[in-house]
Amino acid sequence: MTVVRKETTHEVLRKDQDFSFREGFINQVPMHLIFKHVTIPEKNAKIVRDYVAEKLKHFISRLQKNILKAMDLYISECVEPKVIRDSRKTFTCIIAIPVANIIVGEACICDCYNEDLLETFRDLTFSIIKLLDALQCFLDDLEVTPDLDPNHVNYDCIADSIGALIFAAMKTTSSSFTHVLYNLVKRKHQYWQELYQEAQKINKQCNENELTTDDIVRMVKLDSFVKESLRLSNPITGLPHKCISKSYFTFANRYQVPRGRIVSLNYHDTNNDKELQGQNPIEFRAYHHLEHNSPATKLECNFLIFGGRKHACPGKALAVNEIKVFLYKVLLKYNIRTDNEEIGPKRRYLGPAPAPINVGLVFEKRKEIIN
Ligand code: HEM
Repeated sequence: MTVVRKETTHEVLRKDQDFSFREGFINQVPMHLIFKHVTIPEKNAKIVRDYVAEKLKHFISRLQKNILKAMDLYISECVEPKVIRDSRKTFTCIIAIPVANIIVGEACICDCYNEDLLETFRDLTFSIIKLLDALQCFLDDLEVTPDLDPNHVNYDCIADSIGALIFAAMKTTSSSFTHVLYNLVKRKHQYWQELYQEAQKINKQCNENELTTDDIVRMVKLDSFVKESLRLSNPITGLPHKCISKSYFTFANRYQVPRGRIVSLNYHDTNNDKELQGQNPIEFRAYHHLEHNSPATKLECNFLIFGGRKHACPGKALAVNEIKVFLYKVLLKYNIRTDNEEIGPKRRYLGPAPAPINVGLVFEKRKEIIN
């Protein structure tokens, strides 16, 4: 494996005729053996781009309702303090509900919040005719439904595509949310009150009604806090790309890699670089991105969590909105502290991957309203 840094990182992201993330990823996780239809990655990227990202405005109401339902289900009112020991698992369950709602549609999941998501997908083929949402895109695809004949649907392809979408959307969003929340709890004294006040102000402005996408855009401090947390949540190296050049690829700095070589990006280097990040690059600067007018969905050469260029994550807007809405609701509703243990000041790693934080969190219903 080759690890690249700085400008070379962007050569890898830019040269999509020579480097493929899809090929690099299946080297680590053999997705092609699980989801066998070869056109799935293209189809899914297009569906998320055209259907989810383009139409996010229409999903915002559903997103909020489902986040609230999921919070009620897994966190509840917390009139008495509630300790959540396995927060990663809890937040994954919460995130699964709005994600599944958007991907497979209201009709499919409304009555089965307690069921495992995979069961939802197993049941999917039986209720397919009723569904609208992203699923409709498959049904309208002649490769999946030749002649648009409802009796002649390639259910395997649909199930595989949805499985692959869940794979792309779930772990990434839930671990990002968990990371952001732990960051907030760790820096509670510095930021909680300020972010709460911003949330409260927006809540008042929309008369405690549902948020619109514009309201979410106005959560500028929260947005910057989320972006800074995501910036520092990267593994040390990642985003493996396979070299797919004819025989080898020569970088601008004259280094060469042969066809088939896995090339990973050095996130650590990008995050620690003063030229790219400004002074004190490893410090957590919550409002740094706000000062630079750079929202969390904006791709930049110093912010690689969503990849870059043409193949950057098509679900980034959904993910950022979901994380922001969930945090906004949490800020308005609860106080959170750690349960006995502190969250260590230093990030720990398992190999190149960040080690999960396993500190229990105590949720309490927020009593005081501060104007
Ligand atoms: C915080 C959450 C997320 C993170 C950190 C994330 C990150 C990424 C990254 C790094 C890539 C590869 C980009 C590249 O090749 O340069 C990617 C691809 C992708 N993501 Fe996300 N993602 C997130 C959420 C989502 C969500 C919510 C969805 C779906 C609704 C989604 C759907 C996809 C798809 C379909 C691809 C494949 C694109 C392709 O093959 O061209 N992601 N994501």
